[in-house]
Amino acid sequence: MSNKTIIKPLNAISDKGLNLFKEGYTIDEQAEQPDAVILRSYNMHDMTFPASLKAIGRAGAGVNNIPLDVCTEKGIPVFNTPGANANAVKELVITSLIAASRQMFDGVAWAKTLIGQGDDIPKLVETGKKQFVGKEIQGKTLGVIGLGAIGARVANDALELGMDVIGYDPFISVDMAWKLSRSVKRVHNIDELFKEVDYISIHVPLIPETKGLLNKEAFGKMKDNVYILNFSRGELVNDDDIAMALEDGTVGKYITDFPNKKTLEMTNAISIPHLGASSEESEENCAMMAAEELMEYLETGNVRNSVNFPDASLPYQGHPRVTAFHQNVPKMVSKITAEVSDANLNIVDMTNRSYKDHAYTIIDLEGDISETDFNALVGRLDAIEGMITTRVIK
Ligand SMILES: NC(=O)c1ccc[n+]([C@@H]2O[C@H](COP(=O)([O-])OP(=O)(O)OC[C@H]3O[C@@H](n4cnc5c(N)ncnc54)[C@H](O)[C@@H]3O)[C@@H](O)[C@H]2O)c1
Ligand SMILES: O=C(O)[C@H](O)COP(=O)(O)O
Repeated sequence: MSNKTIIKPLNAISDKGLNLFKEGYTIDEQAEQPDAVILRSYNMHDMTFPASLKAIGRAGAGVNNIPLDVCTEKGIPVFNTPGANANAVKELVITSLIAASRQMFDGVAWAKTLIGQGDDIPKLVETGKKQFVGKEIQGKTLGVIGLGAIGARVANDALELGMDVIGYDPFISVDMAWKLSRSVKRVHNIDELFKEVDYISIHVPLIPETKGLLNKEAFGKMKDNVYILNFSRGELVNDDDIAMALEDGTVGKYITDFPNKKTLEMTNAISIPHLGASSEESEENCAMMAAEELMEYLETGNVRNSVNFPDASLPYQGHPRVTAFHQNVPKMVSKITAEVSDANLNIVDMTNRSYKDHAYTIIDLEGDISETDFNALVGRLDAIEGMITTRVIK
């Protein structure tokens, strides 16, 4: 039996990423016991997790398709690829903002209806085009909700196009705050954004706190005929409420990257088939970053860009290594180090990082350690109350 590390893609993943898995790895779409999976929007909520699964790589940003609680309970880190598809999404948001404002989507669809009108088409175009008079975005105000990798780029570029921009993000990272143009007016109350803007673009993750953020109450605070762009997740917008707001003109247009049976039937909704991250460059960037994160974790135990584990790394210098994912409770580190010393092993280096209720410890050990001694150590560590998973890397 081969002892290669098995990577199972759950979606079509760019070869640029898959080709990074070289010696020691097998890519197998049919694998029943993979060591790791790599995916895009595949829904893992209904999936039974194989006992072999050690890590999950999301080649993209949103992780609402992955049951994070289950992964954390099982000690499986979920990696995503922050910023790797942000430019692709930003370009489509800006394109859609202008195209919707200039009534391009409706105009192009109407032009298709002229098929069969032969030589009359040019004349019909000239008489019919008055239905599609749009508005320029220059001088208008855009509200950006969520100033992360995508939102900050949208905000900065909209300024360059001559818009005024109002941004709202109570949890903005220091990194993004540096990247955001100082000309973006930041508000601390979302209602201030609602009442001022002509266009809204939402760029927040779908989590319980943001589900239905744009609803009847929010639409009631906005200017009439506001245009709403949703390239984040369908459930951020209440479908029934926006259908009504589109009917009564509170919302002028709803541009969504997440069509469903309701949005497809809404008047003045423009449904894009989830193309935000679908550029060659973005697919390659995401696949390569996810592959690198997975390989680093599988080969060294180091954690980079996980959404449920703390970032933690020790330079890997070939020492026998043991990693432990455990509850973030007092005395855990002392219990772990006590077990190591009781096993007569010497620590060369170690790190311990925490994230919310959990923590991750990496310990490098001195010398050649026999299989038996390692098994004994792992047995001791697994027996500590609050320990979730341990791994040996050598
Ligand atoms: N359409 C697509 O193909 C596509 C592609 C990439 C990402 N996305 C979606 O876009 C989302 C954002 O992606 P990103 O790369 O910018 O992520 P990000 O993590 O860089 O940014 C998200 C931002 O939202 C902010 N935020 C969180 N809760 C908030 C709240 N209640 N109010 C205001 N701001 C809040 C965070 O502080 C953060 O700055 C993803 O979670 C994903 O769902 C869609
Ligand atoms: O969250 C994301 O990164 C996007 O929604 C992209 O999803 P996709 O990889 O399925 O295109």
